[in-house]
Amino acid sequence: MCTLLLADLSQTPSLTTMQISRKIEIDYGHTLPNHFSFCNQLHGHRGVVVATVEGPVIERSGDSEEGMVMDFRFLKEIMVEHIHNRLDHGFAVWREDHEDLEFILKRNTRVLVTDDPPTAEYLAKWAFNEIRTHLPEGISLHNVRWYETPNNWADYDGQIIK
Ligand SMILES: Nc1nc2c(c(=O)[nH]1)N=C([C@H](O)[C@H](O)COP(=O)(O)OP(=O)(O)OP(=O)(O)O)CN2
Repeated sequence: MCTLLLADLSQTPSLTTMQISRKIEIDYGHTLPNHFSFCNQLHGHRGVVVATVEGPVIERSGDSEEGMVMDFRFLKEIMVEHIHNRLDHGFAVWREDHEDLEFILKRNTRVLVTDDPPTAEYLAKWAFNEIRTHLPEGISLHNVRWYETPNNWADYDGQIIK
């Protein structure tokens, strides 16, 4: 009985779904103007962003991506263009933080104006939405992890509570 079941499964064409992750690092400034402590200062972080994508392992014989969910290189290119190149050596500033926004816009050319305070949570969500729309067909974004410091991070998986 057991042998029969195994034999049947071996006839089924296999399509393996897996997750892969890519990490980039990014230097950025921000401030949380309402924070009770030093996070209300203009300050910077060496952020780390990890994107995890999911999809079937490509089986096309001879394809450059054979055996891969997608080439790490292409995932890196999306993250560099849409995250790193938008914020690296720039400043994330909340649109309601009028005093800092006015100063930063005069001072910096690379400014990410945010709809909410630029916490690790907000930036994880921002990065998720940026990366998601640029992935190839058939690949979905599982999660973005945004490390504000080596010890502090936020995860976003696209869930919205209505
Ligand atoms: N939930 C969140 N809490 C805090 C955030 C945030 O984005 N989400 N951000 C901050 C500050 O911006 C600050 O940079 C973090 O400072 P701190 O907690 O002092 O982090 P450290 O790296 O110094 O902590 P270590 O434990 O020494 O690594 C505050 N809170």
